[in-house]
Amino acid sequence: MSPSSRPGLFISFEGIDGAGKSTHIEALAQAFRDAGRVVVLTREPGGTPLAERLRGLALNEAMDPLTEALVMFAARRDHLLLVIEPALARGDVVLCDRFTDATFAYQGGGRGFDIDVLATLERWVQTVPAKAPPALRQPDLTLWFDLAPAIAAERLAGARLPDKFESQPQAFFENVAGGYAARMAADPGRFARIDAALERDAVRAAVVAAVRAKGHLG
Ligand SMILES: Nc1ncnc2c1ncn2[C@@H]1O[C@H](COP(=O)(O)OP(=O)(O)O)[C@@H](O)[C@H]1O
Ligand SMILES: Cc1cn([C@H]2C[C@H](O)[C@@H](COP(=O)(O)OP(=O)(O)O)O2)c(=O)[nH]c1=O
Repeated sequence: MSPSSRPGLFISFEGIDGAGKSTHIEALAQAFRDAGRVVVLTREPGGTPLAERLRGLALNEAMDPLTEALVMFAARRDHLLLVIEPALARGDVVLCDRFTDATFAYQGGGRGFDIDVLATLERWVQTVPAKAPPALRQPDLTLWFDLAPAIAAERLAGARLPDKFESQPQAFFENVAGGYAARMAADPGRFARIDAALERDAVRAAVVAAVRAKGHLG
């Protein structure tokens, strides 16, 4: 099968800040390239000029939880229509640093915002005409980098200047982690939990093993 006739593949990377997503996304991209796949590396909020501008607002401006959720989903809609759907239609592999599980974890778990409202927004934003019949777009696989907030905080200390979310107290991230656990419990077949407390090489191996276990990467 030629690369272009393969179906697209959508993998999201999730976890609290400092869990190691950015460290490992490029290694997985290279593994797919080595397997002959075209890879689109992208992130949320962001991934398009408009969504990157919305990211700047979301990460730096104070706003109420509904406004924050709407900004995240507005960025997501633009990103989905302009980048993710076209890439999947071409048969590319899309590796996305965060997607909707982050909204359920941060705005739902962290901020305590209404999960039912988030589920309604999810349905509006991710029902895409490219699917026939139009259906909800979700990642084919979500890699959840699970790490205790205290370890994530240690790793982040001194690594970079904290943004609005990264400067939240540890209790916030306990709630975010609870949000991720709830999402995984609701759709276990889509998720692979990665023990992000392991050292780097072991995490990299666990990521590749999880992708292989789902039937990707040969
Ligand atoms: N397995 C690991 N063990 C120790 N430190 C790690 C590990 N993975 C990543 N790091 C370091 O932890 C910090 C946060 O990692 P990063 O990939 O930026 O997390 P995220 O993208 O999930 O916020 C970085 O300084 C990174 O070098
Ligand atoms: C996608 C998304 C991210 N976020 C937050 C989580 C992160 O703290 C922040 C940006 O994510 P991230 O790109 O992981 O930050 P960094 O580049 O600093 O590693 O946005 C939400 O609160 N809701 C969302 O829906």
